Amino acid sequence: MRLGKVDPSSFSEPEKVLTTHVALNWTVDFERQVVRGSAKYNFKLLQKNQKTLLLDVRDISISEVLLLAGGEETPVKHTISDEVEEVGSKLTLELPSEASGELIILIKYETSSKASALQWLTPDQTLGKKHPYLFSQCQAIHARSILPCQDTPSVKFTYSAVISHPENLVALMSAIRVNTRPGQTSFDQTVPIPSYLLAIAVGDLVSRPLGPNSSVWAEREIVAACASEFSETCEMLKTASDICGPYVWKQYDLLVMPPSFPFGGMENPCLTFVTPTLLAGDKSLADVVAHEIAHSWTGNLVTNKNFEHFWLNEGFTVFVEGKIVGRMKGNLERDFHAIRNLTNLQENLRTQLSNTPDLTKLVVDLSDCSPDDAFSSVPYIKGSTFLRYIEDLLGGPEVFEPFLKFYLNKFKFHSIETSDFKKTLIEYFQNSHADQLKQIDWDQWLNSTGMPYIIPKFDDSLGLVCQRLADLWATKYTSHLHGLPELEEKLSPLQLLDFLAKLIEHKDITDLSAEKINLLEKIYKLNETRNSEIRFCFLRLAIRARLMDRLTEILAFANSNFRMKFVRPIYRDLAGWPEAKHYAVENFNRVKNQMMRVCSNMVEKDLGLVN
Ligand SMILES: CC/C=C\C/C=C\C[C@@H](O)/C=C/C=C/C=C\[C@@H](O)CCCC(=O)O
Ligand SMILES: [Zn+2]
Repeated sequence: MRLGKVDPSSFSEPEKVLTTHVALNWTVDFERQVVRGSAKYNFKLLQKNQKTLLLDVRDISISEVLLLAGGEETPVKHTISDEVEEVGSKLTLELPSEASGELIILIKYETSSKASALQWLTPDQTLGKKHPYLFSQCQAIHARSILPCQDTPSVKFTYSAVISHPENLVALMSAIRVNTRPGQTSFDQTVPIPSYLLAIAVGDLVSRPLGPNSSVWAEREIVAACASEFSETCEMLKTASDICGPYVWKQYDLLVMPPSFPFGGMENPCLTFVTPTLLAGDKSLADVVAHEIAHSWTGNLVTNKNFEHFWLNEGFTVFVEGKIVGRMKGNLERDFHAIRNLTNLQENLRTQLSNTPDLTKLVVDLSDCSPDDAFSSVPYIKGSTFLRYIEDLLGGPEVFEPFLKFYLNKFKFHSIETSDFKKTLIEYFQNSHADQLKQIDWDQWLNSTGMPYIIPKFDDSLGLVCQRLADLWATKYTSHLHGLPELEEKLSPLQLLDFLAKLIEHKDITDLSAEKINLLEKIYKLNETRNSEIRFCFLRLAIRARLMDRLTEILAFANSNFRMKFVRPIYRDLAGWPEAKHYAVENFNRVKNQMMRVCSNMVEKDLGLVN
């Protein structure tokens, strides 16, 4: 069912009304695990004689709605519809007959302790063990569980917030901190944002400077390691500005999250959230920070109108991320990055997406599907591959990068759909590159299923050794591998990772025995690695080899963090291993309450416990 004309996942009607500003006044109540307070909205009515104003809500208790005008407060009648599963409810506000133009409305409310956007950690679940911790994750449609709102990326608003919290804790938001006193922190976000970029974290947090407008925040126990791991942040920011244009968000801070944060990173403006699984000790996973920095333009300034066009956020971001990598580490690394992504896409198509081919299209239909269910690497990797194809076709970076800047500048502060990008590209290049434009088969790229229908020519110099090793390890018996000189070849952490990912995807694996897994571990010192991606791939190979005596290790990894990129494939793999499934389910049931709701919901599906 499409809930709205503009956005299938939102009841609000952006064609009739726009939120322009929200002023939040929240108290963070750790005891009851709720946020309570109020939100004061500035709305712009786009039509005359509007009788109702619709907002999205999920698990929210409203105590009062007031219309504020001319110093008067008038109660507003309101109703909340029955809940649509995984989406929430429609909040209908009945407007007075004279309502027109600008409207100020105050809603007093409280969240539920099971608000899907929030995770409440007890002191025990933190590194410091002394204080509780709260964090949010609103993308895609969870903002509606922390405030009634037009929870659609087609609407952008500025916000301010006054947050009351325990005196000994620090509050951070996706905004600039303008005032702090013990127990109360105020914020301003003066650049309009979509609701999914609203974010909050409250905990015993400290920071270390990374540069003039950048700091990293974390719990005290890991902050030094975080400052060292992410020391390239300012260079990345400068490189991204060279590619994309001026950085408008003033501050770029990182918050290193507790291990239950479900994603690698989340591009909350002024304050990117990142998983601690990036702390490899050698900066080898810092490309996630380049990705989040790129979102400062692609996604946060130019935003998908609804999540059917999510590739405009993520495909462009991976494309710019690749350019940052290219500028900082060279074009061989840029191409290697793109090739590794394609291996990951192949894996994703073979596993998670094998029964839902429609979700492998670049532009998806979310009429009957929640964005969380549709989420995959397709918009990221097929999207960035499409842009690389276009760049190569039109003559390379010198030709395409000026267009990229033009596009970002044209649509900054706006929300767009794929046709806006297409039209702008065609208009920009039609006089100079008409013949090349004609070669783009838009229908194939946007609507065909599976792998990208054209793979650009990448320089595979860095990936060749990984392929050679994957072929060797896949096809040779363990006894024939011992002592082979090829196995002594020095690999970078990303090459080691690519080799393991290619081995997982290898078509002709013979003899994946315990001996082979042990040899792999010994030669590449996999038991010593702090690189979570490498560990993840190695443990998936152990599952593939059906090594029952490695199960404790595998489940320990699945319990060490709840980043969905890792835990979902592990549980999916375990669900396909009859002897291990029972242990996987038992383990999941034991730890699921420590997961964010989006993660436990998805793993439940991966284990086949629900549809
Ligand atoms: C076609 C897909 C349609 C809609 C999906 C939109 C949002 C889905 C929702 O589940 C939220 C996603 C948030 C992602 C945040 C960060 C990612 O870049 C992380 C990528 C995975 C990782 O590195 O852990
Ligand atoms: Zn992203």
